[in-house]
Amino acid sequence: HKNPPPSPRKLPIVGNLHQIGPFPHRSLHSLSQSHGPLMLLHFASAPVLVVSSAAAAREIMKTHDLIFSNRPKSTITAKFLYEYKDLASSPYGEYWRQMRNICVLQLLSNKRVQSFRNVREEETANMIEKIRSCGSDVVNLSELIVELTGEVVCRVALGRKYGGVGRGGGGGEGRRGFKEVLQEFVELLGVIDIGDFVPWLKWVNRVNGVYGRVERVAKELDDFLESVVEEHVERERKGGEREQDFVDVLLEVQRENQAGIPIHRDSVKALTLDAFAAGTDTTSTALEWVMTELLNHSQVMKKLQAEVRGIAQTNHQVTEDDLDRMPYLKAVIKETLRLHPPIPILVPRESTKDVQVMGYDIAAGTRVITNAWTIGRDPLSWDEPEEFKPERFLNNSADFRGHNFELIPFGAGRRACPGIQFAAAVNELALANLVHKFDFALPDGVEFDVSEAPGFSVRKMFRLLVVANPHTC
Ligand code: HEM
Repeated sequence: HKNPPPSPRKLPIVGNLHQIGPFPHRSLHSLSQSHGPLMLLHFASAPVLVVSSAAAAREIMKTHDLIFSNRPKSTITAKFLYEYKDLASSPYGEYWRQMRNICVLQLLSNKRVQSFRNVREEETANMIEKIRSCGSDVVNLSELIVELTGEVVCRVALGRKYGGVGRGGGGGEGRRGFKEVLQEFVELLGVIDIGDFVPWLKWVNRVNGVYGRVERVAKELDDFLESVVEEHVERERKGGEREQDFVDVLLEVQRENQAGIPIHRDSVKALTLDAFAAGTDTTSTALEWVMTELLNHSQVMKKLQAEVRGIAQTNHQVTEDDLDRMPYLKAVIKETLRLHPPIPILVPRESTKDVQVMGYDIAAGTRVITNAWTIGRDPLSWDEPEEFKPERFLNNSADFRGHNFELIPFGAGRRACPGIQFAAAVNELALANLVHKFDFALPDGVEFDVSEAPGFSVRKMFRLLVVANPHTC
């Protein structure tokens, strides 16, 4: 190719892999400081385009979105998601289009998200009760937030609680609970598999046992999902009215052949798994960082509490109707997603044709990594980018729905996250209730800390421990 983007020097065999540390968004950030907003790396011999500015992201996810709408293949993902039968990992094409329609129009539409309002309200109330029951003891807020999003996704997707014991569901002898299996699933999805870049190195993860674990966990997940689907089929046969969960909706789409192409049981299971793979860690990570920033910025916390308490007053619960009148709360969430996008380097894309971007030639089959973390801190786009200042969003219509390329925690374009509404609904309600009911402080002797843990979605390294004093209006 005649005019490739700038590249850091690479080593034989590994290419630039040795320059990527445990926090890829930070390693790529430093490299982009010397090589520019569009740079070409090599993971072993595979070309990887790294996108580090709003202007470059716009070129990829808007101007040339069609060409960059593929996802790279991955051995581990293929094993878990029934050979890419879900939405997130599916290659761009007719199958993806049909699955995307099902997700956008059926599973994650505004109307459907609204229909689960009672689930969010109940689970939020449960979390508040658990905090209250701790009295003046230390509360592990991170754990409660993870539990909240887990329970909401579980009830919405499967129509049951995590802890619900059923066939294969957790109580059976010698069987692990669904929750533990899911944890390992999400952890394994985050493994960087050297074999994806260097086929002759596939033996590494075979020998060290990663592929073995993937096989085992995939089997456990499949057994469990199979039993859940069977339960739903059985219940449907018996009839009766109730709120449809994701599995019900998918079985209906399948029965009535609504998708345009026949969908099989594997597609039902794969799409259900996407809710867990893409929707749980991301949502809880966002809320964990919101609370962390608030604990470190007492003026912001006070202002937020004044807004929420002014509207909800002495009501028992802040309701979803109240949220529309809370612009500061929404600004706090946006500002957190700017500084802490839960998936800082987004989900990788892949080009399907040769194309020119910003005057550089990019070959077909190039993997694309967009560093949303760097973009959110770019001094060209943001005034005092390192400061946590939700006020910046009060007189600014910028949102995170993929129109403003300075703020893209959910990506943009054809493959943008279809779960934005779902995540916002969970987090806004939980946040409003947390700050309405309690005044938070760090426990004695606990230092404020913002270190990050390695992983695909970047959580805090140390759990957020707080003391929660009940607030009486
Ligand atoms: C704060 C929470 C969340 C964040 C930060 C987030 C972020 C993302 C990102 C960065 C992408 C890739 C976008 C791209 O390639 O341009 C994505 C895709 C996706 N997300 Fe989310 N997400 C969140 C919540 C959810 C939820 C709650 C669900 C579902 C219940 C969900 C389902 C999906 C799916 C299915 C895709 C793949 C779409 C496709 O490939 O066509 N996400 N998400």
